[in-house]
Amino acid sequence: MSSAQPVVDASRSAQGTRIDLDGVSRRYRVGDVTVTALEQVDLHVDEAAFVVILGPSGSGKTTLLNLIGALDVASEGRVRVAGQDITAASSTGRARLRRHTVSFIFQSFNLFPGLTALENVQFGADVAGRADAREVAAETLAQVGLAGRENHFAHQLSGGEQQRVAIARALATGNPVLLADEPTGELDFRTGVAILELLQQQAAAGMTVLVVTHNREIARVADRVIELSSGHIVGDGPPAGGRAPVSELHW
Ligand SMILES: Nc1ncnc2c1ncn2[C@@H]1O[C@H](COP(=O)(O)OP(=O)(O)OP(=O)(O)O)[C@@H](O)[C@H]1O
Repeated sequence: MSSAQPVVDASRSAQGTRIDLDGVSRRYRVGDVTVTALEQVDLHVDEAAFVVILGPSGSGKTTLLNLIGALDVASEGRVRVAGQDITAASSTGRARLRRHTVSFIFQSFNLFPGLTALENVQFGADVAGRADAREVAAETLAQVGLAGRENHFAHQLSGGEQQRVAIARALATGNPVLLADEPTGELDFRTGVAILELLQQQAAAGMTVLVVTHNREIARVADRVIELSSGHIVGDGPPAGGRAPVSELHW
């Protein structure tokens, strides 16, 4: 696998990749009950950072990621990504941000089963409107160590390989912000470590990478750890005991 190659399309990152949340709350109304998923959250993330969002189940991690990724809209407060105010944007503006600024990877990979690895990755480049989508897809697959697997379907790949395809699909967009929701949750330890290394390399190459997890061990390799509890930020700083190399992780 090649190491920290810049994959970000420079024309897309001209506005930087800062993330700013000011006084952000998200409430859901379910029947007569209001569920507060996030309450008055202030968060500022610099460019090219590897940030882990840690917290128990129900603490608001996925809600936070969805707000940053313009998949959801705050009930209160302001969310800005790469200089764009998502909260004030129209649905078209939010769709543009999803296409050209952020990309996602998920615990369950979410590959299209009827597409090959190459076609899955090309899909990412196509949605982002890259003219050279097929070439970008082939290059990105090679970058995540999957040259030679272009024509494999998801069911012909291991879990770790499928997650690599999902990462390649995200990277092939050329978008500067990568949002990952429990990306190692379904993987064994060794495979999970390799995926984390790959994500860390993207931050080293200039992306802003946010990884949601409830696995405290993963947080040890981050530049910064944001801890959530019941919708509030209760911790924010470097990992306790300092940043560890991925090779020191155990879980
Ligand atoms: N669409 C929704 N409607 C109602 N309540 C919701 C909705 N989405 C999230 N919630 C509630 O908001 C709170 C935060 O949920 P969220 O999924 O962000 O937590 P999480 O930390 O990601 O949890 P997990 O680790 O289990 O995925 C929970 O109480 C959840 O039930």
